[in-house]
Amino acid sequence: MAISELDLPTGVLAHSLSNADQQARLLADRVAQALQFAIHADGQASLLVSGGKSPIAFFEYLAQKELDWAQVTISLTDERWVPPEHPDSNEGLVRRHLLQHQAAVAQFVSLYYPAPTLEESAHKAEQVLQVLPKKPDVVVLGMGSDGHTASLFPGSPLLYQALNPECALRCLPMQAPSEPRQRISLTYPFLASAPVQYLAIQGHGKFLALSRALQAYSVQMPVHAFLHHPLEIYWCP
Ligand SMILES: O=C(O)[C@H](O)[C@@H](O)[C@H](O)[C@H](O)COP(=O)(O)O
Repeated sequence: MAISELDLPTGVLAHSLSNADQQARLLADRVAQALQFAIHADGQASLLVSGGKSPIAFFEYLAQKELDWAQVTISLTDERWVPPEHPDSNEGLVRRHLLQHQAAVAQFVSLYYPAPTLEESAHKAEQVLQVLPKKPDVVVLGMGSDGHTASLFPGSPLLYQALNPECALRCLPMQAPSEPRQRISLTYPFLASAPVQYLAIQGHGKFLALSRALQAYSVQMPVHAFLHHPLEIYWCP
């Protein structure tokens, strides 16, 4: 089993790393280079990262990089609708592991806002996300075994809208099949507008899910929508 055996679309690069530590180090190097490039070109940079369980080592390596972090704005590809103190919060994860060391001075844009409903909270997040440029500089995606990425879940009511390349919204409320079910996800067109897009996946189960996603429709396995240039995949067993 090797990622190079997958019949990836032209323009999608894939890297196979021997273990999770190497994957985290290489991803941190690449993200830091891309942020440095953006700072050099524009004086500032924006980075969208995924939550979940696997990115902790990547965050910790990235947080040590020498960069002009004060010029970097960090936000999330998606958030679980829980406050930052909640153990499932992606913001909490980023605050504990990425907004530390050198990266402590980066700006952070939250996707969580207390409101009577998830829809109202997503509306507030949409307004706040306008501080980001039209195209974020760097996006780091993860993927679930069901083919979700960010919080674009198969079967979620607004999935079609979120995957529509013409969707003008930057985020939408989403429903996950497992707790916390209520999520806010950035939309496909906003995430996929980034010139640098990385997908980090670990394990044989996710390798198989990725091979299934290549043959699936985006509404069945939403990661499919991102499988085109300039995506780069970083996989390790
Ligand atoms: O908040 C989340 O759950 C995510 O952002 C989600 O899209 C995540 O990236 C994948 O579920 C993979 O998560 P793991 O890499 O931890 O398996």
